[in-house]
Amino acid sequence: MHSMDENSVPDAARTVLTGDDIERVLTRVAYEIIEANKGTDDLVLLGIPSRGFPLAQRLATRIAATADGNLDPASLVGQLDITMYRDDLRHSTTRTPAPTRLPAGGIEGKVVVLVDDVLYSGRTIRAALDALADWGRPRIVRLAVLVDRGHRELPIRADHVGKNLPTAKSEKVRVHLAEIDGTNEVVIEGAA
Ligand SMILES: O=P(O)(O)OC[C@H]1O[C@H](OP(=O)(O)OP(=O)(O)O)[C@H](O)[C@@H]1O
Ligand SMILES: O=c1cc[nH]c(=O)[nH]1
Repeated sequence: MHSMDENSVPDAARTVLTGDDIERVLTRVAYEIIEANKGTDDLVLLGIPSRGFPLAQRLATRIAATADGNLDPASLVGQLDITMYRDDLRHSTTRTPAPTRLPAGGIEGKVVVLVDDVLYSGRTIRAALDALADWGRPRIVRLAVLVDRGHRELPIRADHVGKNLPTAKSEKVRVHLAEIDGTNEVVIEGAA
């Protein structure tokens, strides 16, 4: 608990994206992905567990809907486990790896869009690039994130950003998605 005086900032959670905001943002990002790829050919969306996967599914549903019912969203989407590739493996508590699942067409020669909820230091994405190399050689790898909160520690940037969110390092961005958390919202916790 922080002591409160008239100058202190309460560290209650602030909602920065509502469920409706998330829906709108994902629709825009889906169109950006199609635009960058000049269509849907060879597209594969790989979500990074845990919340990157439902986001990848939501994007795949939107992208498939632009193809007049000729595209099954499931054929576009998969998930990429990065647990064993993290650079903090020796220091962190044990995490149960989520299985990597690739769509039936694999990733060889494809345009792979990695999808995650938050981009912060960039270390998760560095690990994802290593993990990906074990599964094949995509033609192009791009990155889509719901929130870029800054504070990068590696030379990594996102191609598609739902919302750029300036944050203090002391804050935490929490993404809640119905598929995992039962609600849809993005909140910032902690004092700025
Ligand atoms: O850019 P970075 O500094 O790597 O931070 C971003 C990552 O941190 C969070 O994952 P977390 O490890 O908390 O796991 P989770 O997705 O299971 O919540 C978030 O979902 C991103 O994957
Ligand atoms: O604030 C943060 C930092 C890393 N990952 C998150 O999900 N939130």
